[in-house]
Amino acid sequence: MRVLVVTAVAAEADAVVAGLGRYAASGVRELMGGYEVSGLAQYTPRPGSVQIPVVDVLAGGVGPVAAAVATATALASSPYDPPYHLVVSAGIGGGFLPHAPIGSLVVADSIVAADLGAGSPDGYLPVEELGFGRGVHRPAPALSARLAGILDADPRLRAVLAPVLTVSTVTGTAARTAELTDRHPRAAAEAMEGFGVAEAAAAHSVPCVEIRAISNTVGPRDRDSWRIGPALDALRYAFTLLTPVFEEAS
Ligand SMILES: O=C(O)c1cccc(C(=O)CC[C@H]2O[C@@H](n3cnc4c(=O)[nH]cnc43)[C@H](O)[C@@H]2O)c1
Repeated sequence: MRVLVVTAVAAEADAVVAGLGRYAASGVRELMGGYEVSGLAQYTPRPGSVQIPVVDVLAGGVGPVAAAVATATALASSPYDPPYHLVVSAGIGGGFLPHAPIGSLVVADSIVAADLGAGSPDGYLPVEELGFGRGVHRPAPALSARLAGILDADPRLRAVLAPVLTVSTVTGTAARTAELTDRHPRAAAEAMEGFGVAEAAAAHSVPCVEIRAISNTVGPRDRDSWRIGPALDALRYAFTLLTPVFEEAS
């Protein structure tokens, strides 16, 4: 199985590679020009597994556009058919309370473009109501549930399966938080890349999932309260647990 993990920044990619690296040597290699490739982890299969999963980890930049461009380029550059069997959008994110406190993990049951639409005197109009394409990707339910179940079963982690919002602007006011939670009451996290990664994956007919480790609470901006280190630790640890899924899907 070939898996492409797309993060925003190198620190997130390094955390993913460190988690995957438990299984085998990892090293840095160039995947393509122009994008920072943090690492390539190649696994030793568990006894009984027939295929060796290969996971490429790509730091594709911040925001949905950078993420979509990086993901689409990686998929188009792959010499294989299909280019990958699974794309994972991964990184830190903001958590909506009470669903996702700092240090917890959120696996997306839907990946929602939360600001792709139009404002109106009657409220926000999502892109579907405008008649232009889609604003939601729904990962394969069984796969997302399995990932969330594995993570939440570990005594060191807390994980939920819930919508993850993709925004171009980090939420920084109580009013914007209330607007988002009114529109998406089940949303547990917001981040800035998932929908872009999912759009690129869909264009190549590759399944996509999103996993976020919560570094901060969505609300009035308070950058000092962000706990990036613990979130990166949770992300790293999560990826030590997920390799059996990649192997089983081989
Ligand atoms: O400063 C650092 O050391 C550092 C290390 C790792 C990551 C970062 C980032 O700033 C990553 C930006 C990335 O994080 C996502 N994110 C995190 N919290 C939120 C949020 O509340 N709302 C939206 N996005 C959030 C987002 O996906 C960014 O791309 C810094």
